[in-house]
Amino acid sequence: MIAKVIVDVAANQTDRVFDYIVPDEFRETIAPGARVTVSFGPRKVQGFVTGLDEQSNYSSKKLKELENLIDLKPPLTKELLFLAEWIKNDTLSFHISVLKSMLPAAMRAKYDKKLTLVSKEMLSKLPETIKPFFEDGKTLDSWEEWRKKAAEDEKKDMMKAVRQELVEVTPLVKTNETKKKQLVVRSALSKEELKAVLDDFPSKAAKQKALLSYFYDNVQEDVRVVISELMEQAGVSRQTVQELVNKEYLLKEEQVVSRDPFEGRTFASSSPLPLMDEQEEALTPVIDSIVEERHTTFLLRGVTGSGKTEVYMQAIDQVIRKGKEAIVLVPEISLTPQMVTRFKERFGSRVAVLHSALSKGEKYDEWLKIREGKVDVAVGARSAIFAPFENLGIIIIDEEHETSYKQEETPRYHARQVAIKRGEIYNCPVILGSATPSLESYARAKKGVYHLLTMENRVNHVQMPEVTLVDMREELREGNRSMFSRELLEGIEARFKKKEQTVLFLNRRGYSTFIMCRDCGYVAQCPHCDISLTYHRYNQSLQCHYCGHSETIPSICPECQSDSIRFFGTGTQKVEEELLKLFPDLSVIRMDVDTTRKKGAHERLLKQFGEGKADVLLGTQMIAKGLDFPDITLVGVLAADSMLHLPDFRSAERTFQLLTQVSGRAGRHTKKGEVMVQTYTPDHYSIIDVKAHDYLSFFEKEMSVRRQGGYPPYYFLALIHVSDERLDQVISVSEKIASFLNRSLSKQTMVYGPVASAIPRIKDRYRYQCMVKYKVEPKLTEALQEIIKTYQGEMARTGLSITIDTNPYTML
Ligand SMILES: Nc1ncnc2c1ncn2[C@@H]1O[C@H](COP(=O)(O)OP(=O)(O)OP(=O)(O)O)[C@@H](O)[C@H]1O
Ligand SMILES: [Zn+2]
Ligand SMILES: [Zn+2]
Repeated sequence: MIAKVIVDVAANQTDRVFDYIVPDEFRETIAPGARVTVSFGPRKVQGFVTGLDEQSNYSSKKLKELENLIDLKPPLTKELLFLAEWIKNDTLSFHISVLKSMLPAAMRAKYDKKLTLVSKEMLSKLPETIKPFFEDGKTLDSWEEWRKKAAEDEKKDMMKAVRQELVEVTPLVKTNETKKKQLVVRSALSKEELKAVLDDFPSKAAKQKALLSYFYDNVQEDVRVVISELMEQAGVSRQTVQELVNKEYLLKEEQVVSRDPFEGRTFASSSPLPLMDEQEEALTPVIDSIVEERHTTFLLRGVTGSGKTEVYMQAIDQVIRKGKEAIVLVPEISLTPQMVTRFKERFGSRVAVLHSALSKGEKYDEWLKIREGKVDVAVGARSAIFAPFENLGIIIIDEEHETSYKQEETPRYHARQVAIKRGEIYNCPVILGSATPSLESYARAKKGVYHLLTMENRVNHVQMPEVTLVDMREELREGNRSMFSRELLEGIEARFKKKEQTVLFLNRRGYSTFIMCRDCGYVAQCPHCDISLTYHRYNQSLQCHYCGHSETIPSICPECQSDSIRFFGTGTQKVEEELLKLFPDLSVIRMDVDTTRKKGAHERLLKQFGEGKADVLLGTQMIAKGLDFPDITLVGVLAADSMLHLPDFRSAERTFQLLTQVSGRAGRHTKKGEVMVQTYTPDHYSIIDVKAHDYLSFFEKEMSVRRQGGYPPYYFLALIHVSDERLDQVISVSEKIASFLNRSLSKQTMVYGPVASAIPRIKDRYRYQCMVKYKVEPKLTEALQEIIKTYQGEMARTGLSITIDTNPYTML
């Protein structure tokens, strides 16, 4: 029997299957999708079995046996193997990188090394420092473990010995530790015995006595208590606990911790709500496609608060009743406890949650529940699209416009594309939901490629909040130099008096990347591209990220001659300070990367705000979505334009989407909501249309901008990044690539660049890029593969790196 194996060596030459003989031992258990260890050249590496065959095309003399079978039950299903191949081709990735990205990180190979002396005779040649490790035929079984404890000179000498070939290195595949353990104690005595002991316990050992009586009063027989919790509750030290363990009154044990973060929490069960008419109309065609087992991609555009989640849940209900499974993708940032709880309340324990706040082990545990068929619903961020279900009945992508669904490292897949592929494979529907669909998706829905579903009204006809645009140039003219307009301050004060709540949103993205005049709102633009110029700190210039145009930074505004032209920037901390200066009694909860770093902090802060413990919630992107609290009646956006001037053709779209999301937090229940958007460009269509809650108007205008500029969805893009420590090399390679593409691709296809990337140097590596813009380009894949082939040798030998993104979302 022959196993076809994709080995874990990410290089062009190895990006194909290799044949290995399956030893008799594994014949019964080996299956496609399982991981194996094989020897590959001089090394031992991991690999994935993608197929089995009776014979090989190679002579069996040359074939090696595979070393070990890691998985007795393959973690990857047949369907995922098929999907991996599709993604590999679609994104021009190495097969192995796709396969690895489908598994939870805990299962990804970690390599360790074993060190052995080449021969006994070499011992005398070793430096004294490392001799002891190899005496009497000893070996170093884990290089990684050893390194942690070794002294610097020992490490140095070891490396020297390796280089001198006195010591031989064998790579090892390290099995991952996935079980977390904690220490617990239980009473060794029955209650009666305990009582007896307590009665004549020496009173000078007061702490031990206190701990024993705590046990007597609070802990039932045979109940185990986590030591750290016990210390806190009984108010004793670890030493006291240990003393009782030593006296054998308490027994100490190790216990495996179950990592389900919601374990032990009970969820009130919720039942399906009677639907609003629009919800009903949206759900019906979805149910039809579930019942008829037909793949359709639905685009559900529903305004904020229209009850999209309820529609998702009722569709999932139907899927479960058919004995099938569901995947729900939500952006990492809105994977809040509020969101998860809604699903847990509806579907109980049959929900697995995959998100990045979990430890590797916790993620693995959740993944395993899916693989073992213990759950029907997987809720998670991008990578949950690979949930190893085998009978999928629906895939839902909430907030489908979010760019976090695109992975920005290899394999550069977009979860939306993968979802649709899986939907095709399983003949099941895919729902893309959003209040502000991506331009690409809405254009497809209009063309009939996706089935469009629309919900224009909020549940129970709650009104959309009233949006006011505040012109900050006007404020400045009237002498207000602070970051708050007078209107916004009045708004906050009024809410404070009425005991209602305010959300203040500060967009951190895009700060300091562009130059703006504080007097007239002028932003430096490229004369050729209608895109703001990017501030390049290293040489104090303004550059166009698309065509390479460059100019010096103006010291006075070319529009109004004011000298208030500068980079734009401020932080949440500064806002908080300013706010408290104005309203010392105001209580503010600040949510940003600094205040939410600790595990659980995000949840705790939101909970406090939800319980009305603060007047103002101040934050960045992370408060833009998912909040559903009844007392929020004012949403203030401090600087709506900050993202508008990013060097990215999607910046208007992102601005509109973000402002709409933030606005959607106001007045979702009975109290009426108001939104104040502070802006320096109140007449930009992306801001005007937020005021009017008019997605369709925005869509039309943005489409015509894209048509004129030749951007998606009218054109496809491919981005080629070249980087190296040697600038001349980067320039010469990227020029060769550009001219090669110009020669190989059809006349209608445009090749831009090379230009320096917006961040032209990262970690001492220079970065250049070329962009391909095309409508139909049958030769593209071949040409891009040719580029990789041409440079693979150089990339392996030198620090040159070339990455290709066939569907770029970040232009930096
Ligand atoms: N049919 C219904 N009857 C009563 N209440 C409903 C119904 N559907 C949804 N709701 C409630 O309306 C509120 C808003 O719904 P939901 O959060 O699902 O909206 P959404 O469209 O997902 O909003 P957003 O895009 O802003 O997140 C929730 O509190 C939800 O429980
Ligand atoms: Zn100006
Ligand atoms: Zn330009």
